[in-house]
Amino acid sequence: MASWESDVKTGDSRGMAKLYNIYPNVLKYIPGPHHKIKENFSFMADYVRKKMEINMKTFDINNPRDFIDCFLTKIEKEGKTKADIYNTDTLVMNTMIMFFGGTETVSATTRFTFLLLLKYPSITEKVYNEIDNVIGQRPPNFEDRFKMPYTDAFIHEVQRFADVTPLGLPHELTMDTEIRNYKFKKGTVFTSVLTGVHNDETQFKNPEHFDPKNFLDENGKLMKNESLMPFSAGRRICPGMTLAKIELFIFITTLLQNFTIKSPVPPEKISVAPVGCGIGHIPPTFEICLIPRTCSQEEQ
Ligand code: HEM
Repeated sequence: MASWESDVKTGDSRGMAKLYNIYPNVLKYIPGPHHKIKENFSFMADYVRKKMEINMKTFDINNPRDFIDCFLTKIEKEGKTKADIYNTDTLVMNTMIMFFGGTETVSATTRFTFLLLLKYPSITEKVYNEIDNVIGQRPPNFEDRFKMPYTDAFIHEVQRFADVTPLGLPHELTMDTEIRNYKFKKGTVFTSVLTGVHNDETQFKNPEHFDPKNFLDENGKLMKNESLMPFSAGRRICPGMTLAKIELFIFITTLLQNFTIKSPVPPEKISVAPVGCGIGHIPPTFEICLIPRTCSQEEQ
C-alpha cells in the first residue's frame, strides 16, 4: 500500500505529476503517465471501500475501533441532516487523505533527516551531544525540545531543506472571489509555491545549503522564521502538523539516543538531492548502519 502511495505521489510520472497538480483542468485532457495517478487513486479507494464494508459488518457504535468506525458513527448520528458531509463516499476520501497525509510526508522527512545526518557529521555530533546532555537514558518527550535548541533548529532546517511538499495541495475556488482587486472565477485552482518560500534568499542565508543556523539566533536560541511553512498556511493548513512535529522529534531523538549511525560511503559521496518531484520531494535511497550505542568501540 505504501509503495502504491509513493507511486501515486511521484509516479512514473514525476514532472507530469507536478504539472497535473498545478493544471489539473488542462492536463486531464492530455495523454501521459500522469493518468496513472488516477488509476492508483482508484486502487486505493477500492481498498479503503472494502475495509469499510468489513467494518460495517461488525460495527458497534459503542466500541469504535478505528477512524472508519468513528466516521460510521458520524454517518449514523448526522448522516441525515448533513448528508453531503457524512456519507460513505466522504468516509472513503477522508480515510485516504488521512493515510496519504500522515504516512509518506513523515516518512520522507525522517529519511531526509538521516540522510542529512550522514552527510554532515559535525552537525550530527552536536545533536548527539544535546540528546546525551538533556535526555540521557530516559525516554524522550516532546517538551525536551525547549531545552534542545540545536536539535529543534536542526529539525526545522530539515523541513525547510527537504521541502517534502513543494507545492502544498491545490485548492479550487467554490465561488467567484476577489483578492486585492484581482477577480477570480469559481473553479480557479490555486497552488501555494512553498518551495519558493523555502528557498527565498531574503529569508535564508544560502538557502541551497543545509544549515541549522538558519533557525538559531546569535545566542544559540531557536529563532522562528515565518517563511518556514512545510505544512502550508491559512485555514487549510495541515491538520496533522502538531502530530507530525511530535513524531519527528520523538522518532529522531529516540533513534539517535539508542544508535550510532554510520554511512558505508564517505559523506562527500552522499547525494541529498531528491530523486523525484511529483507531488512530493522524495529522498534518494541510501544505506545506513545503525549500531546500538551500548556496543563497545571494538564492536562498532
Ligand atoms: C512532515 C509531515 C507533514 C507535512 C510536511 C505535511 C504537509 C501538508 C501540506 C503542505 C498540506 C496541504 C495544506 C493545504 O491544503 O494548504 C497537508 C494537508 C493535509 N495533511 Fe499534512 N503534512 C504532514 C503530516 C501529516 C500528518 C501526520 C497527518 C495526519 C495524520 C496529515 C494529514 C493531512 C491532511 C488530512 C491534509 C488535508 C487537509 C485538507 O484537506 O484541508 N499530515 N499536509
